Amino acid sequence: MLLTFNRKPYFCSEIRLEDKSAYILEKVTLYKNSQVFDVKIQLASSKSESNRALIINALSGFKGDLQNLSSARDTQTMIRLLQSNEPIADVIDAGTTMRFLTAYFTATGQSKTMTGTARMCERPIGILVEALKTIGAEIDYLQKEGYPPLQIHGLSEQKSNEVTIRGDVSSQYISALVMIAPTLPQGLTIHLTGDLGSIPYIKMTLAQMKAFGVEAKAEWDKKVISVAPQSYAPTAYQIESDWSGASYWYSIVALATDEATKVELLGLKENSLQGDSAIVDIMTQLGVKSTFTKEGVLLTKIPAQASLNWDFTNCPDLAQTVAVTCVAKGIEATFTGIESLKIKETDRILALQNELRKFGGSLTEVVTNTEYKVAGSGFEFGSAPISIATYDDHRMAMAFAPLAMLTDVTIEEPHVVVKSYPSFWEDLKKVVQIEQQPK
Ligand SMILES: O=C(O)C1=C[C@@H](OP(=O)(O)O)[C@@H](O)[C@H](O)C1
Ligand SMILES: C=C(OP(=O)(O)O)C(=O)O
Repeated sequence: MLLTFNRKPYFCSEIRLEDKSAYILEKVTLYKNSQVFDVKIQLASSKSESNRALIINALSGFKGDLQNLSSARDTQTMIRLLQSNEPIADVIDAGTTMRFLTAYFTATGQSKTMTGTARMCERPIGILVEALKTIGAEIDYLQKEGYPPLQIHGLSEQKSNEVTIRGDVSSQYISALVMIAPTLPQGLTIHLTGDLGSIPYIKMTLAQMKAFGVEAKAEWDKKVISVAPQSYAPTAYQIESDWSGASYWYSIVALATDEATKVELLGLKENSLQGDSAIVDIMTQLGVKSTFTKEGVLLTKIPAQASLNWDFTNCPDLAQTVAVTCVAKGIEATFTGIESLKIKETDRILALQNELRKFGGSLTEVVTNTEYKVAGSGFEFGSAPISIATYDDHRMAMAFAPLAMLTDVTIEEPHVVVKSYPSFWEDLKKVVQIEQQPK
């Protein structure tokens, strides 16, 4: 079977350009596989590492050599917009692309209109914009205060070398600022306030800056990051495979019914810059053993624990995978640190609540904005395929696909995976029979 894609125009804010890279694939049905399998998957490359490497390389004069860049739409959009002389930069639905480019265009003195999908225009950016204005940027909100679309007029003169910024909404604002910091005439000291979320993503940014010859001083106890004026040195940089994408394969192994199931994920490292490598520890509790090999990591089955307690503050993108795995295995779980899920590609908490319910699961807020209980009976999967809605969110599609280890499952709007893992369905065909259907 060949999966084919048709072009789909997006309809969003008036100043969006037509999206030429989005496609329709109405729905796919995945047929239950309870057979044993032993496969190797060449995992997609990390869009987070790719998007940082692209910004840093641009700030070093586009002279580095970036290897294994992601084919994710978020990264392809970053490449397109860094090369474009057009006055409108349409990021589609890519959060890092929106936040990193807002800082980059400001620091490099470019006049740009920043826009994206209707959902992107609901994702807050005011915290970053206000910090950039403190430094001396001129940026206007074109529709709603604090949200895209934005008009960037650039930075004529640096007015301050210190900013204070909240660390509890999105780490992407901090990564965006810290990457432009060495290029500012006076450098920059960033004071972080509130609880800090997604810290591994900031550490990833600092590590990639270091690879391009820039030193930043991070004092985590004082919540201060300082960067002196410095030049990025062009370098050869190899991007690792994507640990967030790996999580779906961990879930597949956790849910596989044959104990001899094996999956080797190629291109992953034990000492990763990616915080989502926490999936190794989480899945040890949910029934998957990780053995690092020369080429990546080998996943095999082990007994699972009866319950799980996990704080997702540092790895929010894993929450959907883990919720589905727990419900399908009948493992009771307590989740904390998932508040930021409400402002991602969709309100992921609401989306999870709606879709988990379809197979007897629940995600219940037990302490307001703090603690959630995940429960499910392990589900007696019936004969009719369950149909999962995906809410324009790649992670909804990929997190529910592993249910095919237990039942037939239909995933609606499966093209959403192009955001981070375009070859997901092709890769999945190695372990599951997939049928493409019109709506
Ligand atoms: O910097 C990055 O590459 C990312 C940071 C995280 O966002 P938040 O910092 O908003 O949690 C994560 O959810 C996103 O997928 C990628
Ligand atoms: C939240 C995500 O991405 P972004 O914020 O970059 O759109 C994601 O990939 O899960």
